[in-house]
Amino acid sequence: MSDPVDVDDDLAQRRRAARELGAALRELTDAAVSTEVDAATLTDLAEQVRALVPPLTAASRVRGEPATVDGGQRARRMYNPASGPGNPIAPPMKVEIVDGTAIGRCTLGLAYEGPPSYGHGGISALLLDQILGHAHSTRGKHGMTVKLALRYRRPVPLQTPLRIVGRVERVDGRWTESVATISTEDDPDTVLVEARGVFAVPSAEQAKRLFGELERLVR
Ligand SMILES: CCCCCCCCCCCCCC(=O)SCCNC(=O)CCNC(=O)[C@H](O)C(C)(C)COP(=O)(O)OP(=O)(O)OC[C@H]1O[C@@H](n2cnc3c(N)ncnc32)[C@H](O)[C@@H]1OP(=O)(O)O
Repeated sequence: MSDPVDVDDDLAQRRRAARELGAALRELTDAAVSTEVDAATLTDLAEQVRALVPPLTAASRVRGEPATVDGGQRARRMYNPASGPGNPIAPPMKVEIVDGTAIGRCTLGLAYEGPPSYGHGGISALLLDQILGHAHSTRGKHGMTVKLALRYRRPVPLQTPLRIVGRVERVDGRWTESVATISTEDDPDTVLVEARGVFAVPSAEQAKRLFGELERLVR
């Protein structure tokens, strides 16, 4: 995915690098949860992986500090746990807005396994919460989840391209009520999991209390 043209070269380069590291760590995670190598190899690898931590923490941020790689004007949440390409925890789900509907795509590997060969229910909730958030954001401002109700109709298959779709049903001031579904790309009409969510844009006072200086990033 390309970055906006007005993102400066240094930021674009850092985003590319963060995306690359995220992808490499995802590969590593996938290998780590599917490996069947012996204990000695695992122990040796654990040591090698730990050696990667100090170079990363040589410069790092703490809670309350935005990631510089997220950028200023055209902000991009690079480390979002559902859609951030730089976050190895994220599948990552790629999201686009088509005619006011949020459409997400991703494939879940073995790292997201719940019942054997199917996705963990909490991961479905993560993807649905995220897509509902994007649907809410189509109405102007980012919001926070106030309520999230799920119905798990069928298990979500791993290693299968998924389609996650969310749209706003009702708007009431700073509140929205939206619906979302997960299905497979091959069979988009069969709903595997469905969700209904209420999102709210925090009031100015709430945003200041919750986010302080970071308020501008979430409103
Ligand atoms: C930088 C680039 C970013 C790009 C990313 C974009 C996408 C991001 C995607 C991110 C996705 C991930 C997102 C995340 O992970 S957000 C993380 C998870 N969510 C939270 O942590 C939110 C925690 N909640 C709060 O802090 C407060 O509730 C807030 C501040 C949000 C509102 O606090 P406030 O004090 O204002 O309200 P209330 O809490 O008293 O609750 C009010 C009660 O009233 C009902 N209610 C009232 N009016 C309406 C209405 N019109 N229509 C429908 N319902 C309405 C309401 O349901 C509730 O009902 P009940 O309690 O009686 O049952």
